[in-house]
Amino acid sequence: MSDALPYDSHRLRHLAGEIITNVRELSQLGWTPATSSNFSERLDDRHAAITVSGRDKGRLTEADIMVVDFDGQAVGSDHRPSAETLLHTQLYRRFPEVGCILHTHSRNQTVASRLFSGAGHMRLEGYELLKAFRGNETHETALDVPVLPNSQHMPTLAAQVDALLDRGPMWGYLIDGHGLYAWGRDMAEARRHLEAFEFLFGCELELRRLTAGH
Ligand SMILES: CSC[C@@H](O)[C@@H](O)C(=O)COP(=O)(O)O
Ligand SMILES: [Zn+2]
Repeated sequence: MSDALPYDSHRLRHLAGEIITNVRELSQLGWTPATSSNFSERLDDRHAAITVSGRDKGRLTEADIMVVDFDGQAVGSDHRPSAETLLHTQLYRRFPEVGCILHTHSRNQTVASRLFSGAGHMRLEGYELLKAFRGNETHETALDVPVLPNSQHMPTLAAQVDALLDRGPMWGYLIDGHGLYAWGRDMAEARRHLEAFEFLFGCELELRRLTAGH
């Protein structure tokens, strides 16, 4: 390991491998179309491993993962980190227990974000799968997934997310016409949350189709 690196490069290798494997699977599900989506894992208390901007997320290699500090600055790389890096670093900076952040653009996530942007949230209620979210012990609970207006100005989006986070613990939010951010303590938990959101969005959209006009 080089002395010049301010982080553990063995850990970086391990996390890069985990990101590559998991993102390939997510991509095969069709959740990362047209180079969209971005992914990261916490390296330590000042750095994260994150996807390089604009790469095909279905074909990631180690060269597509880079390091940023929690100001979003590249460390030891000339590549440009994800355009949405700030939405990752704000969570790592604020919550030491957050270890992994997954952002995807699936059809269900995108359609749901459009449908519920007016209300500002999407209510998930009565589903056994709500127990997939850390802290939820029963299906007898309701989860309001926030839907934020989209913006290309990351500080604007990040400020809106910060205001939501002030209200209490949450595991994800939608951005209108854009996609989903989900996170957890590690890859396994972030992925469980992401898959639960996706499944529940699909159920809600299907119910709307089945009951339309009734
Ligand atoms: C290819 S359009 C999607 C992008 O604008 C963005 O929303 C996204 O998810 C991927 O951006 P990236 O800079 O590759 O991390
Ligand atoms: Zn995006």
